[in-house]
Amino acid sequence: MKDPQTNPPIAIPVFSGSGHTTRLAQAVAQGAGNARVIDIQQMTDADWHALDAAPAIIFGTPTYMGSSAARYDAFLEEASDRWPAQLWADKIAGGFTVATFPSGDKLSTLMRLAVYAAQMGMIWVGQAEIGAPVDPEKPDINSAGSWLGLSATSSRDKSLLIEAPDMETARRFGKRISMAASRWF
Ligand SMILES: Cc1cc2nc3c(=O)[nH]c(=O)nc-3n(C[C@H](O)[C@H](O)[C@H](O)COP(=O)(O)O)c2cc1C
Repeated sequence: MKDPQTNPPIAIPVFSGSGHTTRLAQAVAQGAGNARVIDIQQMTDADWHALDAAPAIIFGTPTYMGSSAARYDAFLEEASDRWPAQLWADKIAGGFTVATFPSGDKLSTLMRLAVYAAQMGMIWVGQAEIGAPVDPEKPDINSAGSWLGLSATSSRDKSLLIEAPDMETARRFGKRISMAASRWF
């Protein structure tokens, strides 16, 4: 992993009802190396500034009833005041979600985030990990086979919230977004 000082600053706005999405965001941030995890329920001026200044934004929401959480949608709508002047245009964007079920209709959430990023003029970057069963050297990495973005399944072990393979997949995803931002800017 590159020196955190040379990694581009990345903003990760997150909503999490019971901690799973925040836990996953921490792993994404770890992989990105120079990231600010932002709780969208407690937005400060500094958070908005970080979002506006970051060359890359990684959106994170749990999947609730087959799409992004309503409170996350409220945040996205609030941030859409950047749309008329295209203030977020050409930023790198990525997204991740967590749900109880292996499918859980998480793809719908990632599609919602990707469409939002497209409307904002952002450059969407998906997942690139090919794990098992195709690559036996990467057991359990991207086990969901999710390439539009990062998908995790919440652990039944509530001391963990997210199982180790999904945490490692998240670190790799964060690193990928950081590298994409480095190449783009
Ligand atoms: C209102 C609500 C709707 C949910 N809908 C789904 C769903 O559509 N699919 C699914 O697999 N899990 C669903 N879940 C479970 C959550 O996705 C799961 O508990 C997730 O880990 C929550 O993440 P969080 O702790 O960051 O809020 C739902 C949970 C809630 C509270």
